[in-house]
Amino acid sequence: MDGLLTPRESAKFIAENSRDVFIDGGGVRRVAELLLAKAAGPELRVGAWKAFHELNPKAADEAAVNWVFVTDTLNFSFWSESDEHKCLVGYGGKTYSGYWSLCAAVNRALDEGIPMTSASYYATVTLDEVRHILRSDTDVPMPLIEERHRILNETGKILLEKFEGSFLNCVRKSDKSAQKLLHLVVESFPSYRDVSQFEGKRISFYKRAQILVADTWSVLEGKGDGCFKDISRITMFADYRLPQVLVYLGALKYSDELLEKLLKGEMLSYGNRQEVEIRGCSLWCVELIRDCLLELTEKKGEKTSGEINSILLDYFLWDYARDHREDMKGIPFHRTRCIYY
Ligand SMILES: Nc1nc2c(c(CN[C@H]3C=C[C@H](O)[C@@H]3O)cn2[C@@H]2O[C@H](COP(=O)(O)O)[C@@H](O)[C@H]2O)c(=O)[nH]1
Repeated sequence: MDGLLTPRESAKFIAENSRDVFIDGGGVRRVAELLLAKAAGPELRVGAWKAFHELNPKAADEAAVNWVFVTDTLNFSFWSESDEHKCLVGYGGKTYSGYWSLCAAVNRALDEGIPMTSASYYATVTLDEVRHILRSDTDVPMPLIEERHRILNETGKILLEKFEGSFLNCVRKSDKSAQKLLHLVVESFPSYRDVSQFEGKRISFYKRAQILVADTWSVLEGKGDGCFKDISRITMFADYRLPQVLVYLGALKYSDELLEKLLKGEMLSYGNRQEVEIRGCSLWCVELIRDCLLELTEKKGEKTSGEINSILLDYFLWDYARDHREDMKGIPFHRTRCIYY
């Protein structure tokens, strides 16, 4: 088997050989035009990460970086069998579901005096303590609690051994290169190694590692330790929400056979051919949307608020999916239960 392809190389190769998932050029252009209208706005800039999300840290200090690290270490698999019956966490007078239920639970723990962002705590936290910290207000617990406990112990121990217990030390070993940080993370922390194979090639998506680099860039506001010279080489994050919103917006299409399978709620296992095609084509689709958007902004001489990269497009589309949950009800997301996204 050849060497491991980067996420971008993987996505291109998958898109060129996909049988059940297709990128629609007209849809790509329509999404680029939707984003063009936002190009100079407050959403498509690094500051949106804090401005639009009350649960994200407002600070840009070491504690905030370690909040990002523990949250992104657990940032996977929030979907429930039925949307009416799911894990919910109440915090600050609001109720949160999905990814935000995790952030609410972390913040609730910190308010309760539990040092949830400290590696020396979660390296030895017990399963019962994790159940308490991530407890749901409904009778549906957060999925994969045992795996979350195992990963917290594993990751906390490594952070203590290799980086004196702080992710900021890991960031500072990456010479302000997003790519170096990405590879340092996947080399150091096993649960971040989101790799598969497709048509005889070893492919990578590195979804949680890429979003960790992106959220680190965001929490540090792109400045100081977070001023990554190559941040634009990070691609979108291949989760289960972006494919859903790209299909909804007409940029991505599924074969009848795959659509029928997803509408029935059938599970796809991690690394299954169709699961890899969904993730790879979504990633490549966002790269094409970005290329088209940059072309449009140049043509129109549109002012943008700094360089528009795939991270900002991803964040925008993910938030868009959140805000259009009702409208998207008819579009299925693919159900894969795993620790990688
Ligand atoms: N592609 C992409 N996937 C993302 C995110 C985020 C959170 N980032 C936010 C935080 C700060 C930024 O401003 C972002 O707004 C979570 N996920 C993934 O979604 C899934 C959960 O979905 P639901 O069940 O609906 O909550 C799950 O796989 C989770 O890993 C993102 O940004 N992009």
